[in-house]
Amino acid sequence: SYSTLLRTLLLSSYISKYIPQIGLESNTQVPLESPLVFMIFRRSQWIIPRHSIRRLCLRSISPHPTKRPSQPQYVCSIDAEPLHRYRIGGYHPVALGDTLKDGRYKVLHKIGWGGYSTVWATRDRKEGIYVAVKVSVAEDNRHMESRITRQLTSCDPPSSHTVHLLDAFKLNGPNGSHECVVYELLGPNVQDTIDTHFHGRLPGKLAKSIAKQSLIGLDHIHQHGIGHGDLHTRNLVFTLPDMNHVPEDKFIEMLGAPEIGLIHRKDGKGLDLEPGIPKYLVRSTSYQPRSWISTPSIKIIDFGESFTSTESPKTLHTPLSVRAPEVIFQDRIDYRVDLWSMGCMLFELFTGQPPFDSFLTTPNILVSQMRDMTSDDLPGRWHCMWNEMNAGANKTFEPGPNLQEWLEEVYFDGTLTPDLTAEDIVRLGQIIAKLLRFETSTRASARKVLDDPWFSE
Ligand SMILES: Nc1ncnc2c1ncn2[C@@H]1O[C@H](COP(=O)(O)OP(=O)(O)OP(=O)(O)O)[C@@H](O)[C@H]1O
Repeated sequence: SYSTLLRTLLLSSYISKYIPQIGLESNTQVPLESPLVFMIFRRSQWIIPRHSIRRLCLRSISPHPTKRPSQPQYVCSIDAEPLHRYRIGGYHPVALGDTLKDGRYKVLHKIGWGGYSTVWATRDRKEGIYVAVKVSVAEDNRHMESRITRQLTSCDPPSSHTVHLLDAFKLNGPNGSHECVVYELLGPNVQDTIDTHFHGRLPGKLAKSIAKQSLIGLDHIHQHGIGHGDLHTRNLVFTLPDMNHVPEDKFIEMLGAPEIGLIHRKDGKGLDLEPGIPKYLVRSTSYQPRSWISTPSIKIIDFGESFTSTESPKTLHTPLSVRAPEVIFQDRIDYRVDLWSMGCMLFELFTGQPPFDSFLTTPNILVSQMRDMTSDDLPGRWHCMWNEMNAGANKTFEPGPNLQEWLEEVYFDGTLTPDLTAEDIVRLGQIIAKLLRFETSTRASARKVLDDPWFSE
């Protein structure tokens, strides 16, 4: 599992390296949940390649799919969606050149995948345009996305910063019945762009522009009584210039020739695959060249966890690093979970890393970080659960930095050259502090944050 892999990585590379430095014997046994481990990791400034950790942490894997009895194990050399999720209730096996919805959408390239879907660049042969088709896992609860994006797309005027829905249909396959949503074709997500093109963090001006646009998009979503529920930097996507006039072969060339890896059985029976397993995986396009960055425009995508004010969910699968505390404390959830996530996302857009650790963390460590960072009191109704979380935990844990200290440390003390001033970082800290509040009623709205003069400077 991811956690075993990450624990092993941590054990081998960090503990041995740091234990002597803090004056302990090199064979000291340290429990993985210990604040010491947390401190070592936090101070280590992400020595493990950050993007690989973040990729693992930012994808919520649905717990639902059913395993076929005695399903053989498969391997593939391409880094893409997890193969074991090609099973009943999981992903649909899509191949390049397939046509969907009675021949209307022709699959040309892969543009992404998530815990709940694979996403494909296709040609809409009826309209003569390129579109993105998101093929969801075959679960019954995937219908909210098209409902909510239809509502957002049909409002007048539609938002320039939320993805536009074009069509929706069902696809029946060997793994079940899949909701498919057809969207305007967008470009790379912000997270992948930081990893691929910016070596760690965005230039300040670009970060500010993306922050402002995502706040406008979020305000629009909230004005329509909708909570997004899964706001993070992989769900902010750059728009692309219009490519509809470009012929198919040229279009594929622009996305980069698809790289595929054949799938093999681990038991030595070669390519004898079960139904429901694709013949190959396709690596997602890495979008060369980077023309979209000169006039950056972004949109919010992925409404798979979204909800309306009348249908509050019991829980959310937002990545831990941006998950609102009321979700952790199983309190009432409403659209204001997005304001917390927005606070975390603003921190990450400017510094390149989220304010809270999402990996090798436990709920009590995460909540401790939230308390240090927000300098806010936990609401009384959470105290009982907080005490339960802490039962048996090591109480000698030193308090961590507050939000402003951590923001400045991450921004100025790393290896990257700062291009924002100390004054900018103070103003940014003040804005984030208005969002990272435990009581939802005290969080600033997206509109209020946007009104801060710093966004117009
Ligand atoms: N309209 C689009 N145009 C271009 N790329 C897209 C589009 N929609 C999604 N993508 C890409 O596909 C990836 C996965 O999409 P999405 O986040 O909607 O899937 P998911 O299965 O709901 O993911 P998660 O695990 O985050 O819930 C995105 O990070 C993005 O890079």
